[in-house]
Amino acid sequence: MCQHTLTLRAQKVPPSICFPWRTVSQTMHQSIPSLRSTVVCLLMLITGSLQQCLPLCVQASSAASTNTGRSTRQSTPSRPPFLAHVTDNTLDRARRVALQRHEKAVAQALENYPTNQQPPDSLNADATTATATGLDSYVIDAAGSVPDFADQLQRVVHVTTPPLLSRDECRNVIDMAESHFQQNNIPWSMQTSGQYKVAGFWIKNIPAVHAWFTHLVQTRLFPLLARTYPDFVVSPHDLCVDNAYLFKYDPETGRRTDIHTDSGCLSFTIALSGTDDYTGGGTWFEGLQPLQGLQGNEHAQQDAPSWNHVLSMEAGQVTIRPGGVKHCGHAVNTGIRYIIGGFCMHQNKPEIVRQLLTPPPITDSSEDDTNSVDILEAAVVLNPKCDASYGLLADRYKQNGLIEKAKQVLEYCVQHVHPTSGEVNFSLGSIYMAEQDYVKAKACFETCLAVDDCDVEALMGLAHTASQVGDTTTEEVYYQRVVATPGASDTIRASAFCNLGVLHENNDIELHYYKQSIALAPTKFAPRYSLGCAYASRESWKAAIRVFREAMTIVPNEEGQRQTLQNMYTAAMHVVQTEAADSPGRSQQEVLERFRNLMGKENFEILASSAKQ
Ligand SMILES: O=C(O)CCC(=O)C(=O)O
Ligand SMILES: [Fe+2]
Repeated sequence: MCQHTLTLRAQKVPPSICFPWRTVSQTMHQSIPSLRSTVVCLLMLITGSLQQCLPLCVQASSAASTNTGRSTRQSTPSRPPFLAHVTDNTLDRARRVALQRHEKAVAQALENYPTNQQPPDSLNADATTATATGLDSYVIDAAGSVPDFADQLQRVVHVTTPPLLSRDECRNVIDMAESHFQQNNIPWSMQTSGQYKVAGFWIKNIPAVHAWFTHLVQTRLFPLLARTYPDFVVSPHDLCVDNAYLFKYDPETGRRTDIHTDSGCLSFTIALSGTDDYTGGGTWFEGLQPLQGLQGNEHAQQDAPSWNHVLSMEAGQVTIRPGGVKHCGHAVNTGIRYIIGGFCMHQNKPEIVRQLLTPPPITDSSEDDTNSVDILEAAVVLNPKCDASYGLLADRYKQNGLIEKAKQVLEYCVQHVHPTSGEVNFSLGSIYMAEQDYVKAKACFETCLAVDDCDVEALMGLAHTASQVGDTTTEEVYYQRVVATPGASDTIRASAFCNLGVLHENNDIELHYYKQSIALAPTKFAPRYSLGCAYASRESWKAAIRVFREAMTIVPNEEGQRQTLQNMYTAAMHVVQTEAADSPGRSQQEVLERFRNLMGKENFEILASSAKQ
C-alpha cells in the first residue's frame, strides 16, 4: 500500500469568516419579519394622501442641515460629487418609495401596538398620567446626523428624574416576562444585534407585557415625548410604536447590543433594573456629554476618568432621544439588567431617509424597489450628513462588484461626513485589506476600536493585518483581546481561539485552544480539522482519526475534504501497521476491514472512488 503524507498545517479561520460585510447596525431591528400590509399604502395613494405628505417629505429631506453637536466639521457639500448623476426624478421616486414604506410601517405599528384605541377597562381603571417632573439632559457631540428631522430633533439624550415607573411596577413587568417563559417552558430567545446576541423578546409577542406596555405608552410615554419635543409632536396621538422589545442582559447568555440606531425618529429606553442589580451594563451613546460640561470647561467632563459616554439609570428611569443617535447596551459583568426599548414614529411625518435605508423584507409582495442602488444614492443626496447612508450605499456597490465605487463612497464619508464612523471605517478597512494595503486597513480598524473597544470584528481585522505583515506577537494580542471581550459572540471567539491554536502549533496549549474553539462553534470545520492535525503530529493516531471523521461531517469544500481524507488515511495506515506488527497473522481481508472501520465506511468509499478516478 502506498504511504500517504500528512498535510498537517492546521487551518486558521480564513478572514472571509471574520469579515462579513458589516452594515449599519440599524439592521438589528429589521431582522424581525415584517407583516406589513400593502393595502393601506395603496389606499393612501388613491385617496391623495401622498400629495398631502409630499411637503413633509421635502421638509424631511432638507432637515439634515444642522448639527447640534459642538464639533465644527468641514462643511459638507450639498451633494457628494460622485452622485452628480442623481436626477430630480430619482429623488421623487425615492420619496414616493419612502412614503409607501412609512404608510405601511404606521399601519403595522398601530396593529402591533394599538395606542390609538381605548385601553381595556381593567387597565383604564388605574390609568396614571404621571408626569416626569424633571429631565437630565446630555448632548451628543459627534459628527454625522440623524437620518431625518435633524433641525427639529436636537441630538440630546434626556433622562427622567425622578423615575417614570415605580420599582414595584418594574419588578412586576420582569415577573410577567419571566413567568411567561417558565410556564411555557421556553428559553428566552436570542435577538441578533450586529456582532452580538442578546436575550430578549418583542413585546407584542408576550400578551401580559404587551397590554401593560401599550397602556404605559398611551398614558405616560407619548405624553412625555409630546412635552419634550413640542415643536415636533403636537399631540401624543401623533405618535405610534414601530417596535418595542424587552432585553435581558446577563453575563452568560445576555451579551450586549452592537452600536446601532433605532428604527424610529424618537426612541425611549426604560430601565427595569437598577444599578444595585448588576455591575457593568448601561447605555453607551456616541459623543455623549453632560450639558454642564459644555457650559464651563468644555473638556472637564470628557477628561474625567469616570466619564465614558455610558449612562446608567435606576429602575423606572427612562431615556428619550432621537432614534438616529448611535448607541449600544453594554454587557453586564454580574447580575441581570432588564430594559425595554421602544421606537416611535410620527404618523404624519414620514422619515424619508430612514425609510430608504430600511427596505422591507424581500418576501414583501409590494412593488417596492428594495434592491435598487438609486434608492440608496437618493438617501445620500437627501441627507448628505447621515453617515449611515454611505455605509449602506457602499455595501450595495460592493455586492454589485463595484469595489472602486464603494471605496470612493467610504473614503468620502470618512473625509467629509464622519471620520470615526464604525461601520464606514470597518467596511473601508475590509476593502483595503482585500487590496493588501495593510497600513490603511490597520488605521481603519484602529479607528473602529477607538470608538468601541469591544469591536471584535475590528480586533479580528487588526489580527489579520498583523498576520499579513508577519507580526505574530501583535496578532496574538488581538486574538487574546477578542476571547476576553465581554459579549463577543461564540462564533467570533471560536475563530480567535482557533487562530490562537495555529499560532501555537506544536505547543501543548494548541490542543486547548482548538478544543475551546470547538466547544464554542461545534459546526466549524477549521478548529476540528486543526485539532486532528495536532493529534496526528503528536502521533495520537486514533484521536486524530476520530476528529478527522467528525470534521468530514462538516467539511465545507472539496479541498477540505481532500486534505481531511488524506490525513485520515495516513493516520489509519499507522494504526493498521502498528496492529499488524503486534499480531502478524491477519489476512489482507481483515486488514482492509479494519482499515475501513477505522475510517468509517462512508469516508472509505469516498476515498476508494477518488482513487479510481
Ligand atoms: O441596553 C441599553 O441600554 C440600550 C438598548 C437599546 O438599544 C435601546 O433601548 O434602543
Ligand atoms: Fe437601540
